[in-house]
Amino acid sequence: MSVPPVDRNKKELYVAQLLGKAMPPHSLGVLAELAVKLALINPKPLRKPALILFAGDHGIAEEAVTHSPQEITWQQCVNFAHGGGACSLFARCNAVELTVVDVGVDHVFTQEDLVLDQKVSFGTKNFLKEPAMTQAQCTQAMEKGRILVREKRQAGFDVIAFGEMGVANTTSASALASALTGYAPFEVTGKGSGISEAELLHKQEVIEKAIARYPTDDALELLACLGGFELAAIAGGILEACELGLPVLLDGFITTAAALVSCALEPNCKSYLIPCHVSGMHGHSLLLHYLGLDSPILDLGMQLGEGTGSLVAWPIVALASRILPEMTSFSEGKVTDSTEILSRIGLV
Ligand SMILES: O=C(O)c1ccc[n+]([C@@H]2O[C@H](COP(=O)([O-])O)[C@@H](O)[C@H]2O)c1
Ligand SMILES: Cc1cc2nc[nH]c2cc1C
Repeated sequence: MSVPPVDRNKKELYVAQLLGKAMPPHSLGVLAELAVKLALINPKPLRKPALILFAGDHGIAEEAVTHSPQEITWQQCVNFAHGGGACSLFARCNAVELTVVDVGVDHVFTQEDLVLDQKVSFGTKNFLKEPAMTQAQCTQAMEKGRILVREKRQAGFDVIAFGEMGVANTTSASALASALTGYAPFEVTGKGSGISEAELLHKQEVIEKAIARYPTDDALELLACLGGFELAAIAGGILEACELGLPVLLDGFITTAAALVSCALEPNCKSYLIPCHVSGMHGHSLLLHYLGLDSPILDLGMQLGEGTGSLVAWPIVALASRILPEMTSFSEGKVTDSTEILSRIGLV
């Protein structure tokens, strides 16, 4: 299957419908753009969001690119699944279903941990020395993402958000993003969960050296060589969601790096991606721009990942999806159509 293009011919119709609503023209700003984008994907109001949070560990952590001890990955998975994380709180507050999924964590979870077992391996290899995953493992992780999205769709979810948890995954995401886009490592590498300026230079050097090991522009190869299991699962999940015609709530830096892979394979994915926020992580706005997603909904300086940017933006997305189907027009509301007056004086 491939990702169907949205029907661009309908755009004019939706813009006209918006102008006909009982309000001054262009008075909803980015919300109006969002309403039209969502209607092109699905003209019905969005009602049932699912957040799938994929977790994995990263061999590149041994190159001193992060201060976070690796065990935080599994510990946070358990915390999230038990309702204790920012993602858990925001999901609960905004009535979003949260599923925490192990695709590549270096830990054996128990049933009581409430983490869904979709493990492909116990973490990636150090990609400075060897490819992070085999191509077969990468395909398997992508398939795990696809299957979960299919299940959510069958359960009636009509919008999908992806979250991630993985110590050192900002190094993988930056390496992947740099290799896929051609942006230099320093342009798309930030401090992640916290390192000094000197350590950032070291992180950028590690990424530069690693990228040079894998001279290919094949997106799947780059994902296997530089990515992570959670990145691969998200890339696969995005492809599946778009193939099924579901809008995707795009979160921060790491999920956007995964989306670069999906969009390289299927450029039509871009029409289904809703850029929920611009992360405080250096380089995120550049990646959004590369994908043509220049109007992220929120800019709150958040850089947590976990899908938290999507969770905060969801109520706004839900609202936007209801404007076209539910607001009355001037005539339905028996309100004098001011656009006619404004168009006479050339203001519309
Ligand atoms: O999504 C983002 O924009 C984002 C930016 C910086 C850090 N993170 C989170 O930080 C973790 C990785 O940080 P690090 O420094 O260990 O690479 C990982 O679990 C991500 O969810 C996420
Ligand atoms: C504590 C902690 C929480 C996180 N949530 C997402 N990434 C994270 C990284 C760390 C280190």
